[in-house]
Amino acid sequence: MKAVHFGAGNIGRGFIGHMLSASDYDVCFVARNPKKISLLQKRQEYPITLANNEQDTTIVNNVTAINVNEQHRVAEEIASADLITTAVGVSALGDIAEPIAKGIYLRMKANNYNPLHIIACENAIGGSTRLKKRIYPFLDEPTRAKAERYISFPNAAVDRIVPAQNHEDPLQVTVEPFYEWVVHRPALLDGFKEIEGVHYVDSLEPYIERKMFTVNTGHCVAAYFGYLAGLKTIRQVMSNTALRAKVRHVMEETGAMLIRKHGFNAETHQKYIDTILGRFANPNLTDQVTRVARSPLRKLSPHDRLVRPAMQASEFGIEIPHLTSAMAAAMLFDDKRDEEAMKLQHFIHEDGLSPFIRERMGIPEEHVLHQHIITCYEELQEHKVPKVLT
Ligand SMILES: NC(=O)c1ccc[n+]([C@@H]2O[C@H](COP(=O)([O-])OP(=O)(O)OC[C@H]3O[C@@H](n4cnc5c(N)ncnc54)[C@H](O)[C@@H]3O)[C@@H](O)[C@H]2O)c1
Ligand SMILES: O=P(O)(O)OC[C@@H](O)[C@@H](O)[C@H](O)[C@H](O)CO
Repeated sequence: MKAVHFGAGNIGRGFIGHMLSASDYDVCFVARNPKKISLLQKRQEYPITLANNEQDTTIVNNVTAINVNEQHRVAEEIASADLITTAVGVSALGDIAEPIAKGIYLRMKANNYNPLHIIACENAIGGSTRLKKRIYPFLDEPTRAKAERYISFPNAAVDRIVPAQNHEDPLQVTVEPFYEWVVHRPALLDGFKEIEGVHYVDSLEPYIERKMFTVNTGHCVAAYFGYLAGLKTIRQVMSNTALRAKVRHVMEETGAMLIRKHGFNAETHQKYIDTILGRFANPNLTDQVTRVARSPLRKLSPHDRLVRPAMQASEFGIEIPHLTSAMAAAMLFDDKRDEEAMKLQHFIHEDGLSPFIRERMGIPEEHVLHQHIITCYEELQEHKVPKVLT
C-alpha cells in the first residue's frame, strides 16, 4: 500500500509518517525543503525519539520524498496511491489543492478505480472537507463525478506535541510519547487499509472539539500569557503557578461547555485536562512559546480554538472570564517574526479593536463578549505584565 503525505515537517515526520510506516505503508513525502528531500531519497529512513527519560528512539523506514514543484511526478504518485495525508498547515491547503487535483485527473484517466482516501491531518474542524472544497474547482465535471464515487475525504483529529526541531540530523524528530489520531469511520470506502493505532469513530465532532478546545485552547493560552510575561518555553509557563492555574481555568471553562454539549462524563473530562497539563509540563520537551502562539489571526478566527468555544459557552449561559482574557492576550501577540501577528497588530492599529473583533473574530458589537474582550485587552495593555502574575 502506498501513502503520499504532503508536508515533511514536525507532525508529518514525527507522527503521520511514523504511523503509516508502522502500518506497512510505503510513504512518499511531498515536500519543499530540498535538503530534507534529498536526505529522505538517499536514506529512505529517519530516527524518531520519544521525549521520555529513556529518550527511546525508533527508525521510521520505507520512506522517500519528492519536491512539490515536480508537478508531473507528484501527479503520478497520487495516481497510484492508496492514501493521501497532509500536514502542511490549514492555511496552505489551498496551495496543495491543484497538485492533488492533477493527480486525481491522471488517476481517473488511467481508469484506476481503487478507493483513495484523502485525510487532512491539520488542526482544524472539517479539515478534509475544506481540502475537498479547494480541490474540486480544479476538476472537470466527468472527473468530479468519478471522484465522488471512488475518492473519500474522511475528517480527522490529530494530537501529538511535536515542537520545532534542532538536531544535527535534519531528519531526526523528537516527539512527546502521547498520541491520538481519530478518523471519521463512516467516510471510509471498502478496501481501506486500516492504520494501526488510529481510533475510528462514528461521530467525529465530540473528538475534534474536545481536542481543539482543550489541548489547543489550553496550549495557546499558555503561549499568549507566557509571551506577555516574557517567557520563552511552554515548560517555563507551566512552572509558574499563576499561569498554570490560568491555563487550567480556561480548560475548565471550555470543559463545562464540552460536557454540556457532548454529554462527557465530568470526572473523565477532568482527568483529560490533568493529563494535558502534564503533557505541557513535560520536562523532556522544549517547545517554544512562539511556535504555539503562531498564526494568531487563524487562532482568533471564528471557528478556531478561542472564539468558537467562547461563543458556544455563551449560548449555554456558561461564564468564561478566563477564556475572554485569553482572547485579549492573543490580540496582544506582536512577535515580529510572525507574519500574522504583524497583520493583526496593523489591523488593530489602523482600524481599532472593535472592528477587529467584529470582522476577524466574527463577534458582533451587541454580543456580550465583544465589550468584555475590549475591557480585558485594555487591562492587559495597561498592566503589561498579566494581572495573574502580580
Ligand atoms: N506540531 C504539532 O504539535 C502538531 C500537532 C497536531 C497537529 N499539527 C498540525 O499539523 C500541521 C503542520 O504542523 P507542523 O507543526 O508539522 O508544522 P511544520 O511547519 O513543522 O510543517 C509543515 C510542513 O509543511 C510544508 N509545506 C507547507 N506548504 C507546503 C506545500 N505547498 N507543499 C508541500 N509542503 C508544504 C512546510 O515546508 C513544512 O515542512 C498544522 O496544521 C498543525 O496545526 C501540529
Ligand atoms: O499547530 P497550531 O499552530 O494549530 O497549534 C500550535 C500547537 O498548539 C499545536 O501544534 C499542538 O502542539 C498540537 O495540536 C498538539 O496535538
